[in-house]
Amino acid sequence: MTAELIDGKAFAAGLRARVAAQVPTFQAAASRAPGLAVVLVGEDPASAVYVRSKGKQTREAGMESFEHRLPADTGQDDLLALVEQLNADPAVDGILVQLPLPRHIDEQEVLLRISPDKDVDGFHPVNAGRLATGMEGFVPCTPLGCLMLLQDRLGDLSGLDAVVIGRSNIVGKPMAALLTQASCTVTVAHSRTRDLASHVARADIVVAAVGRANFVQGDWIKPGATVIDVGINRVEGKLVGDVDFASAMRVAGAVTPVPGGVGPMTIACLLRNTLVAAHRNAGVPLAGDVLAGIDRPERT
Ligand SMILES: Nc1nc2c(c(=O)[nH]1)N[C@@H](CN(C=O)c1ccc(C(=O)N[C@@H](CCC(=O)O)C(=O)O)cc1)CN2
Repeated sequence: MTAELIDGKAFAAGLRARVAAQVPTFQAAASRAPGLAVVLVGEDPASAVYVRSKGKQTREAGMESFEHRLPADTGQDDLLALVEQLNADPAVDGILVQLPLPRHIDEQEVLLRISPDKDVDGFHPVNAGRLATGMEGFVPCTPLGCLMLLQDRLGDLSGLDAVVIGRSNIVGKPMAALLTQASCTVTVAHSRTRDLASHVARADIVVAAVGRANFVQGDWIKPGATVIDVGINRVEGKLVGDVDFASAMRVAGAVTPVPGGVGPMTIACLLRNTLVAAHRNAGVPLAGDVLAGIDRPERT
């Protein structure tokens, strides 16, 4: 058996196009474009690439991109002052501080300072709480992208067994909340989980977000399962995921590749969240079916 490849790159391009198609209508109603501010502190090469892509894709969608590049030795107070300035700026609908931050900066304090109404990353505890309780808020981009890929492939997820490997605030926890909301039976596995393989073996859906290259083995996977690989690990100059791709492809029903799977969905969902933030901040309604179309596009 050879699994189907889930083409996140193509899905993300479609999502970006659907977001871009909504921008002129917003602009006509609000007399301005949606605006996204991205803050990069330091020179981490991977972060610099992601921030460049965010700026480019924001502009391509017809939105305004505000980019702030600060030196690695920027102090906590200066960064917080910039966040406050962006919170108060009516042209800015979404604020994103690129992670990881340099070690001398208290990441939690910075994320807490972003207005929850502009928190398009969905990392603020207010938005985490909204997600946990099923309220409207901002959902972190990577798990939102994973959910879209899963719903596109499987349709209704209710009743399916899902295992999420990893319990980070950015991926594992929100992913588990989204799958629970979609009526899956969810197991959250982590470094202390005993007999991980036995949990994976029961799962119709496997989301691997553990940060260890080629960790999940094909012979753990239930035949036909859908495998979402969130990992981005560099091994000998090559990008590999958290799933051992070759062995997973022999057993699973569908697998996201790395690169070209989940990664591109992260920025596409950021644009989607920025569009939603702009409508909410400007008091311009975004038609429910338009949102549904973004979250659950028709199959072509
Ligand atoms: N404030 C945030 N910081 C970080 C986030 C985030 O969502 N918000 N996520 C990651 C990095 N990230 C976006 O910021 C991101 C990661 C990967 C990709 C992507 O498209 N990956 C490609 C491969 C790219 C490459 O060659 O390196 C893929 O998987 O196909 C986009 C965005 C951490 N920080």
